[in-house]
Amino acid sequence: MSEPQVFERIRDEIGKNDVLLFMKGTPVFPQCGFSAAVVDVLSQLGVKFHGVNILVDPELRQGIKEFSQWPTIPQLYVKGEFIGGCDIVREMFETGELEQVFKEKGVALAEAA
Ligand SMILES: N[C@@H](CCC(=O)N[C@@H](CS)C(=O)NCC(=O)O)C(=O)O
Ligand code: FES
Repeated sequence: MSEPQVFERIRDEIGKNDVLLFMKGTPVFPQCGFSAAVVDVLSQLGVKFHGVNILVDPELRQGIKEFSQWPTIPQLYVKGEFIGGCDIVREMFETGELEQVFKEKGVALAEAA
């Protein structure tokens, strides 16, 4: 069976962006609390990221769930690796594990104030 065409677009986005968030709304105007929470974590860490608004693209909204084999939005990718959704990201942030992932993968963080 051939894979969905949308997978090609997803791979392209993941390849182009070291830190990529599939989300509802945009980083400046998230349209769901779960997406907003991940934006908040990334902002607190001072990580530059690209947001993809799945609300304006039903094919992508469905396709990303199949691609990641993860049923919900948001979905965070770092250097091509699927990290998780809101609960996982928040928990990893609290334990310091998320910062570690960024450091190991060579993603720049803002200096702590
Ligand atoms: N527990 C989830 C919360 C995210 C969630 O439940 N997302 C729902 C509501 S925004 C979702 O994506 N539903 C499918 C859809 O809207 O396409 C997480 O850790 O990310
Ligand atoms: S849009 Fe309703 S919970 Fe995310």
